[in-house]
Amino acid sequence: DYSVHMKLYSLAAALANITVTNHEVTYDPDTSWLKFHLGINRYALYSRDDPTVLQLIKDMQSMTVISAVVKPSGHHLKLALKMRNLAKAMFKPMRQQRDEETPEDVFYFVDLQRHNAEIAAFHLDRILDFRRVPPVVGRLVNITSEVLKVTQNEDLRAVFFTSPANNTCFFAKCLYVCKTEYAACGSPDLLEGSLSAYLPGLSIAPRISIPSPWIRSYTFTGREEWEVNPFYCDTIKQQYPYNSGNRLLNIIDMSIFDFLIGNMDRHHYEIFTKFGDEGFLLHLDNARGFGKHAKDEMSILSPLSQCCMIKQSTLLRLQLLAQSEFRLSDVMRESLQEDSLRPILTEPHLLALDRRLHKVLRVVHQCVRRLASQRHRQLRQARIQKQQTQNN
Ligand SMILES: Nc1ncnc2c1ncn2[C@@H]1O[C@H](COP(=O)(O)OP(=O)(O)OP(=O)(O)O)[C@@H](O)[C@H]1O
Ligand SMILES: [Mn+2]
Repeated sequence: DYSVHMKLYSLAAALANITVTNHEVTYDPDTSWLKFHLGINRYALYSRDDPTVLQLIKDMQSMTVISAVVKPSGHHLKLALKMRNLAKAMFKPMRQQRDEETPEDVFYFVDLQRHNAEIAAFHLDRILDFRRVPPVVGRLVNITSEVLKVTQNEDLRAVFFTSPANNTCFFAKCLYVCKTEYAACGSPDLLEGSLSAYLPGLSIAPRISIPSPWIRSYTFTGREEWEVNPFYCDTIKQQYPYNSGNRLLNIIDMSIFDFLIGNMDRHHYEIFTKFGDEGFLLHLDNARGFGKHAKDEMSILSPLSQCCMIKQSTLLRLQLLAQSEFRLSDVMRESLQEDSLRPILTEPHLLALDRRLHKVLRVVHQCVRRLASQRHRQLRQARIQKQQTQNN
């Protein structure tokens, strides 16, 4: 069982006689991560041409890792890596090749987490001018020298082992037992992964997690009300906090983002409490995007198609990215080229973005037609009524 496995692996780690490397810490009040934290405002995580983000990306990409800690949440092993300048980043290891697709029969909630989806989602979010995803970079991490040797954490050391092919591996998921199919292995020590810049801690910048009104059922057979009631949005529109301000429009932005990346797993969203109800929605955890390039999951767009509303700024941006000079796939390809783990997305996934963008614009167009004909009917009825009162 699990505990026996853990004991064996701890023993193996102890026998390997690992000595912890102690790196020197340099403190600098001018670091990129601190500037990133200070720049967060009620509209976005960073501003449009913020040089801080470029520096932060560089630092996450290359800076010495001084410690590694396992994040306890979820079923997947995620590591919090600390850099020499005390910046922290969440590391998600590579679990899938770029050209591997999610099999047809796999449910969205058991799908693998893709490090390249995290990277691509950050770039897409920036291109859409949302700036609601914390900066993410790809990095080849030496899991022996940069993780195993710098961790003081026994739980983390305990999941490391050497594979029959002599590669260094660790279990990325131990549900009940640590199964080798859930291991992530270096080659022999180098492993690709995504690094997402940490947000300020919850004690300085508290966040709350709110279930999405368009949450899916996390069972094999369940159906949620939004899936069966075409007037679901009318109910949501009456309810706090969706009955005023921008919140519903923000949800619709998020659904467009998720439709473009093909993410069906957005069960919750987070907001900073300091900015109140008008604050932006954080788009955290995009690792289940980009699973199937040939599938456009229209149900993800339900908030848009059922509510028939969109921010003007979002629509203008989407229309711009549908033009041939600024084609979304071209802008994305160019942007992703900057990441050291390039290519991040295969061509079919890039081209799917253009196809999906057109589908979003088509839904908007259908809404305009629907609302116009409704308005037409209302005006005609008003005219008839007026005529009748005159005749009487
Ligand atoms: N860049 C970040 N900075 C700080 N906290 C983060 C960051 N990214 C994610 N988190 C927090 O960590 C939690 C788990 O991360 P994430 O959802 O990406 O991983 P997961 O494997 O899907 O875990 P879970 O099953 O808990 O959702 C998130 O809900 C969020 O609160
Ligand atoms: Mn998650």
